[in-house]
Amino acid sequence: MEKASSLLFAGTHFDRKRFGSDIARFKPKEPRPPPPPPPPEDARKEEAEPPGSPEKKEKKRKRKDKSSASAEIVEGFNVFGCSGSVSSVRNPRSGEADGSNTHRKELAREIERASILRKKHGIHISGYNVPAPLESFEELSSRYGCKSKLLQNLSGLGFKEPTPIQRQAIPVLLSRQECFACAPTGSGKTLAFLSPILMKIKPGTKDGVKAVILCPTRELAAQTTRECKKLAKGRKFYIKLMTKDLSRSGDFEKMHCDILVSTPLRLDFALRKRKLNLSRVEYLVLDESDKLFELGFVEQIDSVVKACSNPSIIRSLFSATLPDSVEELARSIMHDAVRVIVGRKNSASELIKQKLIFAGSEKGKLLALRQSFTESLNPPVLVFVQSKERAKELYKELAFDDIKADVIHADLTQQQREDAVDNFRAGTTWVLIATDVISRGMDFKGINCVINYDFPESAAAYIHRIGRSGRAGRTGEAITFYTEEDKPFLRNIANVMAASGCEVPSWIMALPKLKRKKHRPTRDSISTLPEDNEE
Ligand SMILES: Nc1ncnc2c1ncn2[C@@H]1O[C@H](COP(=O)(O)OP(=O)(O)OP(=O)(O)O)[C@@H](O)[C@H]1O
Repeated sequence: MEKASSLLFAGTHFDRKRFGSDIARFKPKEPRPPPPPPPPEDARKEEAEPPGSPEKKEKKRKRKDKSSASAEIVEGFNVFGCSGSVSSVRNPRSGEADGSNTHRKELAREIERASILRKKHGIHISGYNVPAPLESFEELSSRYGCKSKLLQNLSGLGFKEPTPIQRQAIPVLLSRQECFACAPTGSGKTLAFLSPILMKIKPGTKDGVKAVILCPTRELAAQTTRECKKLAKGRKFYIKLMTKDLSRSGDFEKMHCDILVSTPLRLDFALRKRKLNLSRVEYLVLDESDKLFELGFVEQIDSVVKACSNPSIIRSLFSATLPDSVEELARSIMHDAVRVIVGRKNSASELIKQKLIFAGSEKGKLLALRQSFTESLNPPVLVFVQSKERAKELYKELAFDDIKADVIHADLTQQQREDAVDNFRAGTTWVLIATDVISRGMDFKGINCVINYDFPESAAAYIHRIGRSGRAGRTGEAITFYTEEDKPFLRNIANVMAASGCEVPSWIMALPKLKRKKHRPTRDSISTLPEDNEE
């Protein structure tokens, strides 16, 4: 991770002369200057919300009110490297002459309202000047002057009220603050980063890309582009997906593009070979950020971060899993970012009923899968295996059965991958066998069950895989097979299960903690043929 950190850090280069004043803002140990005079609802400082009793918080708040009587000093802490003393941070309005009691009382009431709303929706924040969460989508218009088209589109999509991550992350990004957001799978993070972009950037100005969204897979990039187009319906945004053809032969100087959605590999390629100019980008989103910060991606991410050289760019990181190492790394590229966590960090959606099944051996797993399909096949079902070879093997086995199964993995052509996803979405395919290529971000409506045929390689992989079900308020089921070989790694998964309220046998919780987090064993091939026939 150290290598990654230095690379990413090295990726931010500015024209020092031209942007001297901006560079001064980015110097370590100095807080970012307060945002421009905020509208009333933005003009408050929020305190971090560690778990604690309401009484304690009430006392703390009262103490705070008392101590802030003259200067409206507000507590808070900044997870991203701002070393300014909390007590020296003042509300922008503190210098105002009135200092009236009414004004202070109103401010205190606003803070309390925001706090209650956050508590109700399990929102935890840290950072300075964190705006109040949204009570409704209508506030996008009353507080932020949102165009009616977006509201119409939200309503057309059937979205009646914001999800918790949308309530908090949208106002943060609209206040031009960087944001690090972690919320459960299927909780609407996509809309949380798309709406501020659609509200803040001007459509169709023809002077370059204004927003870049990076996703770890092509499927997710395509899905995000589709979602973005749905939300932008009726407005003249140029929204582009970076396809292979576009990255290889696009004429970016002539192309109109406001919002660009891409995988890191394709965007990096276009930057190097096609002279794509990203210097006017105002919003950079790293979706599934922990995946993007893994070493395989880091050089490409670095190149994108470097190319997005606009000093007032707003970067945001979104994911359902947020390892400490990624938080640390993020600190090196973000400025006074607000951290928004919904629920418990790194936990699975509570809407998913999770089960562990001991299958003994590889053959046992195939029998168990067939048995579960015979007893009750409730499509659509997503089955995860650990490699493309195993995906092909399992597909061959199930092809003999009377099940409408299909397979998706990295060896297929782009068209085959798209067809597999489309057929599954349309219900033509009942069972989709997949590698982790679709474990992140993919939003298939109403998946009833996720089966981890092969034990996931980490707790994060588990959370994302099972998160393909139990989305947008619906319930789902997740079954994880394990063999003798997987037993030592059970506890990692069991911890996630227990944290989301599932029952876990006590012997699993008593297993020793393992230092090694990744588990990807060599497994016997998937076949029901008797062993002596296998040659
Ligand atoms: N406010 C809302 N009300 C109802 N449904 C919503 C709302 N916002 C988003 N959704 C729906 O919720 C589903 C999940 O949203 P999304 O794909 O953004 O989840 P996510 O948090 O990004 O999940 P993941 O971590 O798996 O990427 C989508 O089908 C989306 O249309």
